Amino acid sequence: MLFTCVLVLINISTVLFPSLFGILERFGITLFPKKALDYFKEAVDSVISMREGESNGTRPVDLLQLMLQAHNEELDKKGPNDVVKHGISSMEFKGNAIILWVVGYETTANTISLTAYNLAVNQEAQGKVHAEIDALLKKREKLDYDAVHDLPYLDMCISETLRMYPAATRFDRICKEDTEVKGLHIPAGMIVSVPVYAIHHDAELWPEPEKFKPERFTKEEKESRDPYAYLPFGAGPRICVGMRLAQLELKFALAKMLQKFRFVTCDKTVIPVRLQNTLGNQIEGGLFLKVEART
Ligand code: HEM
Repeated sequence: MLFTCVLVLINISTVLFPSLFGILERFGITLFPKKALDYFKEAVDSVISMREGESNGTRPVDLLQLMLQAHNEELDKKGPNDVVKHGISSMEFKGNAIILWVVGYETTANTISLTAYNLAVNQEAQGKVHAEIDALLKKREKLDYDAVHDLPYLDMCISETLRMYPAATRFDRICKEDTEVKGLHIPAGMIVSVPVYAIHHDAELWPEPEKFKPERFTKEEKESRDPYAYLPFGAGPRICVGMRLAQLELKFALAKMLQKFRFVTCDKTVIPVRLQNTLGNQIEGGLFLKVEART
């Protein structure tokens, strides 16, 4: 109990005073469970050793490979006053590999599950997606990269799911200089938290916010809304770098499944679905649905 209180205090303190991060790091204290961090570190190290064992011609050209190519060993030995202008250190590319894995995997996987849930509970909407996929497959032979961009109703269902269950319920910014916003003074250095979940469930912006209504995302509806009313991927220069990849993965995975199957609820489906009290879209107790083959 005491340990938990200390952790909570450390956590709050680092939000209020971000520079504490560096001090804690020097004492070997981390805010993330050590066991989980060690697991990710080991996994990334073993993929890197596998890559290093492969000959140049067989190495895939992916993000990890690009980061490995940008590795500059001089940076690993650099002292605080040395200036090294090019490349990234091994700490930087390993850290980035872990971050991309952590933020890119569960966000997308949970959004796929939650869209399937919304479609199972809203069979009319699922019928429209099925009709859209069937019509597309009459025009094109298969659901390839170009084809999935031609599924506007599925896209609307995914957007509505990300409104109801954003994968990041909040994101922060640090105010760089004293600012005035609608009469509110924000001093330089203050952390400003953007409450995405609350904005997405504000009944003034989104009437009947708890209802799944993909029609909120028609072209006309989108154009008539304040762009900051919908922030599933954040906004501005630090908007999610994986947004396009995530949107493609979401559409591909769902279109491929919906081409052959129908999602339906079963005895174990909890309606309404409950999210864990975290910053993400983790589902309390898991999500259970039945899958029926389409005839
Ligand atoms: C449904 C899927 C996803 C959602 C909803 C999501 C959402 C977000 C949000 C809200 C942010 C904060 C943006 C801001 O502060 O303005 C963010 C940042 C980020 N996301 Fe995603 N994300 C998803 C998938 C991915 C994927 C697939 C990757 C990479 C493979 C990724 C990589 C990142 C990174 C690296 C950042 C930090 C960007 C920065 O600070 O410059 N995300 N994401």
